[in-house]
Amino acid sequence: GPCEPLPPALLLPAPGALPAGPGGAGGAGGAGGAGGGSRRFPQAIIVGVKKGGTRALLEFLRAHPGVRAVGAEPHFFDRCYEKGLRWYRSLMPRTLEGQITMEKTPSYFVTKEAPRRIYNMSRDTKLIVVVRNPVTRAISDYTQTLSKNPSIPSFQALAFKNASTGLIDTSWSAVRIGIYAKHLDNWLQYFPLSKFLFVSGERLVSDPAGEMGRVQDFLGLQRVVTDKHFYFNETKGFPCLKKPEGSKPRCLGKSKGRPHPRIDPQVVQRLREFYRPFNMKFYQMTGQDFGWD
Ligand SMILES: Nc1ncnc2c1ncn2[C@@H]1O[C@H](COP(=O)(O)OS(=O)(=O)O)[C@@H](OP(=O)(O)O)[C@H]1O
Repeated sequence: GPCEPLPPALLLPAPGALPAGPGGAGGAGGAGGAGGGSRRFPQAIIVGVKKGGTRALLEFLRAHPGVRAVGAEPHFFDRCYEKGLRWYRSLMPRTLEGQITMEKTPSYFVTKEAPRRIYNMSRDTKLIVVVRNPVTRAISDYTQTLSKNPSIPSFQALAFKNASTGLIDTSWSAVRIGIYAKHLDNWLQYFPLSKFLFVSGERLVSDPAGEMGRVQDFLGLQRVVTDKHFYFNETKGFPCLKKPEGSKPRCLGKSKGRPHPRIDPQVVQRLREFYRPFNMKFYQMTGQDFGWD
């Protein structure tokens, strides 16, 4: 379940001072255990966005020997913050000197307290945001909800506050999450733009090696994950990782790349218009044109 208690071994007195003050790298967790290395706070976090392609990015990064990542989403900076930083660190895999610790929790991007909390852990944290056309993202988000509960209202019933005037319901999370400029504003109260990398969710599909090149550069990693690591799986309709000699290649699971229901083109058009000014603002803020309009 969420926010599991610490395993008994980690409830023993802390081995190092904790947490480090602003800017601190954080103490190395525990003496070396089996397998060596120590548990450290992540130096880089994939903070968003939900349905952007965050799982694909993390799995692609895990193909890099310089990266160790938590498999599950820790949800520390939104849901489990009361557990404390020691709990958070205990979730991290052990790393050797020079390796990067990472996690991904897409809801951080829309959590008001997350920037301050991450800043308090370390102001040097690198922040990665995978962004995707907010209209497609909203439909993807809705598709996920629908897959868990087939009796929910239609997409358009949820998207509009008033269908005849075309007034969009911005309190619906599937809509709200896509107002990237607004959420980014909140992060920029704590972190400068230089701490961010914005990954195009679209290019992560159409050119995974190219986008991974940018990500590795940002993380100060050698460009180890290249086009040789990917192949396009026609059945899946997505790029997948080739596996080392002999073992099977790895595509993401069935919950990634779900077919989307057909949405009335007029509804899609209205949503596109709704997002346009926010997208323009986001392009301006990031200095990147994601080509959604
Ligand atoms: N290589 C590869 N394989 C499969 N899927 C891929 C890949 N790259 C990006 N995507 C897109 O990732 C979308 C899911 O995004 P997330 O992993 O961020 O979703 S989640 O927020 O963690 O639930 C998922 O959205 P849907 O297509 O709507 O299911 C995919 O479009």
